[in-house]
Amino acid sequence: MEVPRLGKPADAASVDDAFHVFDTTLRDGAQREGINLTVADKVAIARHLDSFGVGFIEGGWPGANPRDTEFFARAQQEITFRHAQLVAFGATRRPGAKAADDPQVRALLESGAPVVCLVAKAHDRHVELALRTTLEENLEMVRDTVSFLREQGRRVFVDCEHFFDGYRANPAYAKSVVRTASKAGADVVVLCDTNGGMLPAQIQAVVSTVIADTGARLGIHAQDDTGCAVANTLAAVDAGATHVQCTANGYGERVGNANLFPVVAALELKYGKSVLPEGALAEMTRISHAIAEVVNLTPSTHQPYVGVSAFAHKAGLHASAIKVDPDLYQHIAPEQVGNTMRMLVSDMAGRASIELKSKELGVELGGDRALIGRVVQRVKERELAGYTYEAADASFELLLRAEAEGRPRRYLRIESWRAITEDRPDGTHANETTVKLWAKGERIVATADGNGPVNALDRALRRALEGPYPELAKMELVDYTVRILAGEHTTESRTRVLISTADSTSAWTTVGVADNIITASLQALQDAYSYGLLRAGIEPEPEPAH
Ligand SMILES: CC(=O)SCCNC(=O)CCNC(=O)[C@H](O)C(C)(C)COP(=O)(O)OP(=O)(O)OC[C@H]1O[C@@H](n2cnc3c(N)ncnc32)[C@H](O)[C@@H]1OP(=O)(O)O
Ligand SMILES: CC(=O)C(=O)O
Repeated sequence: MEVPRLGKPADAASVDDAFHVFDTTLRDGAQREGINLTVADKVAIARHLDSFGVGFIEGGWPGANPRDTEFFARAQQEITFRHAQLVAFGATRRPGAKAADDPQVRALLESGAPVVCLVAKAHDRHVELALRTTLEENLEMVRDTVSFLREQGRRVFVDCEHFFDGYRANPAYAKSVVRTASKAGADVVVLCDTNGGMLPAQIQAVVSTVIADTGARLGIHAQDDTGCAVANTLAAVDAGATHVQCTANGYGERVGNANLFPVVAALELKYGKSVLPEGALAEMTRISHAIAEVVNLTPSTHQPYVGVSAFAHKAGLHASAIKVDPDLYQHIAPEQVGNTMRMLVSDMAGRASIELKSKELGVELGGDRALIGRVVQRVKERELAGYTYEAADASFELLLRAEAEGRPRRYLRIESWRAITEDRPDGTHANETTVKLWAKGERIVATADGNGPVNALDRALRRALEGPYPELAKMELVDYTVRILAGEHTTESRTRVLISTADSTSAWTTVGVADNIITASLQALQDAYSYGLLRAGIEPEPEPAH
């Protein structure tokens, strides 16, 4: 019999087998609407998960589709696993056949995975309606498939589908599936909340009883349909489960699965269980974002532990306590999970928020209470007028420096501008903008066209400034958003523009607010250029030259 080699070598440093972190991003995660992984994506995600240190990576269902079959073939050639064992997922054999003759069971063996996770029916109604067989034959399918795979040298886990609903309907039968799987040689029998309808107390009660009644080693697989998948997973652990099935960022069928990151963070930091290799937890934020990048979904900003907002503080009262000790408003130190604390400045800020934000930005305020008070006041006035500084750090820094230095950092002064938008009879459009401005003591007039009025404005400004400030050529506008701030009548509403600009090393966001979109854009663009020049170390003029 060929020894499967898809996984860490037997002598590799291993996290204790007594507790399993089992990741199913590549199988259940891929069942999420909107995720469509290539084989190369799967290989990239498997590498991230292995480097994070999960014990098991469920790679897919070999034989169900060519992509999953190819993934197992390529994983053998391309990945040297340091921590994880690769797991092939599949179903118990078909009713009335032999496991040894079932093509999909053979595909599991041919995948080369050393571990197989079999899905089995545990709900009597599903056996009769979906599988269209008898309760006894379903037990025989479990027994035969597990025994056959064990004989072939595979480690076997069994996912009992719809276990909790099945237990409610017919507890004796649900438990008989667990006993059959365990007796046939399954290392872990995983109780699945497939419809995701359970709550933590129910999970805890059922897992405790099933452990007491069957003596089997149990795992948990929780879907998130009640928003309780992480809590349900931890409730199962509280009841004695020693194997947790999760997915990166909670991706999964329908609304998703138990999110791997809060589950392992809770196990490590709250339960004191060592479930990851030394140092891995501090990589968690990076790994979460890297996987989001591969699946092409924007990372959720509000994800526990790893979201960019997970340690972002907005309320002034929070900031005043954090100034004394960050622990007062944080449940852990963000660095433990590779994240960072951030201060948000808005009309909810107080003096402490401004002081902490200034430190973060490297602007020295010297504890000047009057100055700090002026900044707080200015922020509140401007936010009332529609500005938003929590989303526009660069505009806030310019405001802060203007107050601290007693004059704005000004690199240019606009004298006037004019924008022309023309809709032609043939259906084509033209946008042309002219700006008249002063920079480095010189009056400059420039005109440009663009695919919209704001694009034409940006190009005219750049054309005007390319002589005095050649550094601007390295900066590009990367994002532009507009929001209409509700007024009494729609046409009288104010417009808020946020512009993100980037150079080769970083990106920054600026804000403008005005009655019309072009004026608001001009403000945001002026801040964007000024901030970029400030970062490039360019000194503003002592006094504008007119
Ligand atoms: C709860 C979960 O998320 S489990 C994971 C589910 N994942 C997937 O379904 C994704 C991959 N699936 C597939 O590619 C396909 O469904 C395949 C290849 C597995 C099967 O395709 P088909 O042979 O065309 O069957 P189809 O999808 O219509 O139905 C599934 C069959 O599996 C049977 N089945 C369902 N669960 C089990 C089980 N635990 N053990 C054995 N057979 C099962 C069903 O009764 C049905 O049998 P039938 O073909 O005799 O009606
Ligand atoms: C196995 C699985 O994905 C489930 O029961 O939800």
